[in-house]
Amino acid sequence: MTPVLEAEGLGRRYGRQWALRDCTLALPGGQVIGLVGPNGAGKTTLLSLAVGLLRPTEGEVRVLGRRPRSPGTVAEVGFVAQDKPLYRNLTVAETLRMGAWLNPGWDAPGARDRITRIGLPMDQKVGKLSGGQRSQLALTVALSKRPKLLLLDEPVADLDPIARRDFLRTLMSEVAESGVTVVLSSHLLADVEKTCEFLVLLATSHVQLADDTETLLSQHRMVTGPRADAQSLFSAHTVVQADYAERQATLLVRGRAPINDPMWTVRPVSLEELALAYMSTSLPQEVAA
Ligand SMILES: Nc1ncnc2c1ncn2[C@@H]1O[C@H](COP(=O)(O)OP(=O)(O)OP(=O)(O)O)[C@@H](O)[C@H]1O
Repeated sequence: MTPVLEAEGLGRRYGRQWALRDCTLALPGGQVIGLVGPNGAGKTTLLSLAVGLLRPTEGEVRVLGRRPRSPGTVAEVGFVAQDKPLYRNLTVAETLRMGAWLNPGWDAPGARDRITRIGLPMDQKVGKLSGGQRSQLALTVALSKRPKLLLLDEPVADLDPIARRDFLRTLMSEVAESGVTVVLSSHLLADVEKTCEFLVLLATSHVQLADDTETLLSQHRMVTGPRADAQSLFSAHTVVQADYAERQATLLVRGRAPINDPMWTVRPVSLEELALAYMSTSLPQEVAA
């Protein structure tokens, strides 16, 4: 199956600083994909390259098997930028009419339905909506376009908890019903854990993880034991992160090699623990014996 988003050696530089580098990815279709990473990691840069708002400095990116902005791609890819750009002087109804006019596959009943459920007045000017209401409207427009690929840059950051839960549910049911692929960047790791089947983690402008979440979870374990014996784990396993208390060491270990020594307690990791560990930029220090 052709990946919905493919990057090969993709990089983008601003002046001398790389915002994204060596990005090679193949994202599968028909699921919600979480894009996470610390501030400045390159998430917006990657999404902007994918929709053709930015040109790569090196490498290439393809969406739905084509170059961004090639004929056909624009209609099939929806994008909601972090600042949710909308025309402030249009009313909600006019915004939906414009959506219908610009998008051949526009889902007019679905759009009206969502606006009614959210409780946005149709005659309200966009400029007079709250930040969260504007986000809701921008997301409605993006969904109603019925894209094959929907790229959302921090879509739920300013939604209240109920609106956030409802929106994420809507996304998951859209994926199940229409097969749309959603790539969503977020700092809310608990939401990503609940919603996403595939995770891309960027840190320091590089892809650190890109795989389905089940595989990632099965490849990692949290191991706790005496600090004085931690050295032995470093020699036999890949240690992603190490935390030390006075006598105890807690290590995030990658790989499936058995840890049989009974002095170590081994437990599965949560996606949130995994993401936090990979987001921290410093490499784990081997313990001084
Ligand atoms: N227009 C620009 N000019 C110069 N540098 C930029 C520009 N846009 C982004 N950058 C830099 O590129 C890097 C990546 O930025 P990007 O916005 O992609 O990060 P991000 O992961 O989306 O961050 P956040 O989580 O804070 O939104 C940062 O160091 C940022 O300062």
